[in-house]
Amino acid sequence: MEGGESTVSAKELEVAVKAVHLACGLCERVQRRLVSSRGVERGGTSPPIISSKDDDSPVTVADWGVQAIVSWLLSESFGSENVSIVAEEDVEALSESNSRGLLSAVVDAVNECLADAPRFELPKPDKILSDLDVVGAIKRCNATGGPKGRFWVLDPIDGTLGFVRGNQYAVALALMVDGKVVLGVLGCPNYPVNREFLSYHHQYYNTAQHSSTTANGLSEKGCVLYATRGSRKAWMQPLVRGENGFTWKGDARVIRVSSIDDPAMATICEPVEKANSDHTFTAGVADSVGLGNQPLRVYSMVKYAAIARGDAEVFMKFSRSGYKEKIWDHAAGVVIVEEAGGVMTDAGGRPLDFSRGVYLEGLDRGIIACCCPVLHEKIVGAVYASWESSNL
Ligand SMILES: Nc1ncnc2c1ncn2[C@@H]1O[C@H](COP(=O)(O)O)[C@@H](OP(=O)(O)O)[C@H]1O
Ligand SMILES: [Mg+2]
Repeated sequence: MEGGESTVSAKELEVAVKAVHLACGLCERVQRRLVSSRGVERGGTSPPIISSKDDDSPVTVADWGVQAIVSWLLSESFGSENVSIVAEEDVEALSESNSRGLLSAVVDAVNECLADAPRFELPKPDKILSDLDVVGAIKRCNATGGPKGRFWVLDPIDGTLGFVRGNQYAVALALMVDGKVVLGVLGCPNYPVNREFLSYHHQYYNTAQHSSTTANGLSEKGCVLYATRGSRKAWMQPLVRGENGFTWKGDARVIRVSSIDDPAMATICEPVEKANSDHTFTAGVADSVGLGNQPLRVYSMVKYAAIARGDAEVFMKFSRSGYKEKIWDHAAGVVIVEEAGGVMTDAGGRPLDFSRGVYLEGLDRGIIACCCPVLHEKIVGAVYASWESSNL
């Protein structure tokens, strides 16, 4: 496969990219059911798809399903004793006595998805996985990160809110070695392959609905991006939809950040949810450096895909004070953005530190990613200048 380099083995790269492709298939099936069965479910006829976590954020059959298949595939491919995974979901809610329906929906989704594994030259279970197998695979993702060793970092569905709204979301898998992210893979099943399909000035879900398939079978939406540390290249593969779900073509093309360094021509992208990033503050920063365009608001790490691919020039995220960013929300994105030629730091201009457990400890105020050092320096300077007068 294209894009490998020494810290990451060719097999690690291949399994990671293919596992994310396969996972995108699971997500797409669940999202379709979710969107089409809305309303019917209240009558109690469909299996449950969504639950909620302690913080009231949603978690779905697809979050657990993706975590289970990625964990199972990595263990099968490399041996479970060699695989450590830090991942977002735990099994508590799934193991409650009133969650039988949810668990069986997860197990069904996992088995249906793994049946497609041979199409990607990935291992397939000899027999249908049981509830215990699936719960075991999810539970095995219990690593806690840190400065030493080799471990995977997985956000099975980043942007679950976008996912349940039929909108953008990402499957994000990264590999870390001794505290550094060395491989990032981002699956973006609803992200248009061609930038002509992007509509900057409209609500983003408009693009999620544009999903026709062309005569050569290439869908206009859906891609997997990946990069290995030090390769100075990032790659994109379109998701190819066949009759029975995604098929593997392996075609990848190099992607590159935008060459725009004039703020007047630049577009910022940021979270859709005001609760996740202060839109007023970012608008003030954008204004003070003379950024001319409307912001592109997108759920999930698809924003990093947008920067890496040159669809937007600046990413900013400023969470409310007290919120601690988690490594799985940024690990895959950072290596893809940087290898595509971008710059990514905290608001003080320092590299993000992935080596201190599950949180990005020591993060200075917020996260900034830019296509070039010129814009990055201007944004960091503008944040510095406007911080004191902000309420953050
Ligand atoms: N109060 C908060 N402030 C900042 N980020 C938050 C947040 N609550 C949740 N998030 C994170 O923001 C992610 C979604 O990003 P975005 O807002 O860019 O779409 C969530 O990922 P999950 O959907 O995987 O939980 C979650 O990790
Ligand atoms: Mg997330």
